[in-house]
Amino acid sequence: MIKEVLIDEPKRVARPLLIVVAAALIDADGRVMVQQRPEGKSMAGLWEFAGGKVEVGELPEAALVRELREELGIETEASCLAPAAFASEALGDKHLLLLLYVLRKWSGVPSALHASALKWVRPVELHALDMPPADRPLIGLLEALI
Ligand SMILES: Nc1nc2c([nH]c(=O)n2[C@H]2C[C@H](O)[C@@H](COP(=O)(O)OP(=O)(O)OP(=O)(O)O)O2)c(=O)[nH]1
Repeated sequence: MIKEVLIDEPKRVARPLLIVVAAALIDADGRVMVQQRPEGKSMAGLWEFAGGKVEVGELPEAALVRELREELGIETEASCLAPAAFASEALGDKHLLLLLYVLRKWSGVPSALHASALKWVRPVELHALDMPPADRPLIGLLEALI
């Protein structure tokens, strides 16, 4: 029985892993920032947490600091990124591992440099937004943390 499980195991990881890091920015009122994916991208129009793919050789937290600078124009440090939750979900021909961090401290004012819009919402309001499938299970986890 144990042998069969071990033999079957590689089949379950046939899709390449796509590691994506994202941040739930939280303001002083406990609201969360989400951004809208622009036209021309996959899942255009859906609301997501700012972030993106981890590049080869990059640490996840360094990737997220970089993505937040590129996408929102804000500065933060790896030590301010608190690991919060993750999602594991098929995405096209890949398997998405989405690592969500909570961020409460940054400098600068977030702007939609890549997204079509940004908004700040109460955690409970996330349930009513159109978000990528991987994000849905993260909402309840985030609500419990904020
Ligand atoms: N940043 C971010 N990406 C997410 C979230 N949920 C989710 O499924 N994703 C997916 C969308 C993308 O396929 C991938 C992030 O890739 P990316 O932000 O670096 O690049 P992209 O939008 O140009 O990706 P793509 O069009 O090539 O799919 O993770 C989320 O909350 N935030």
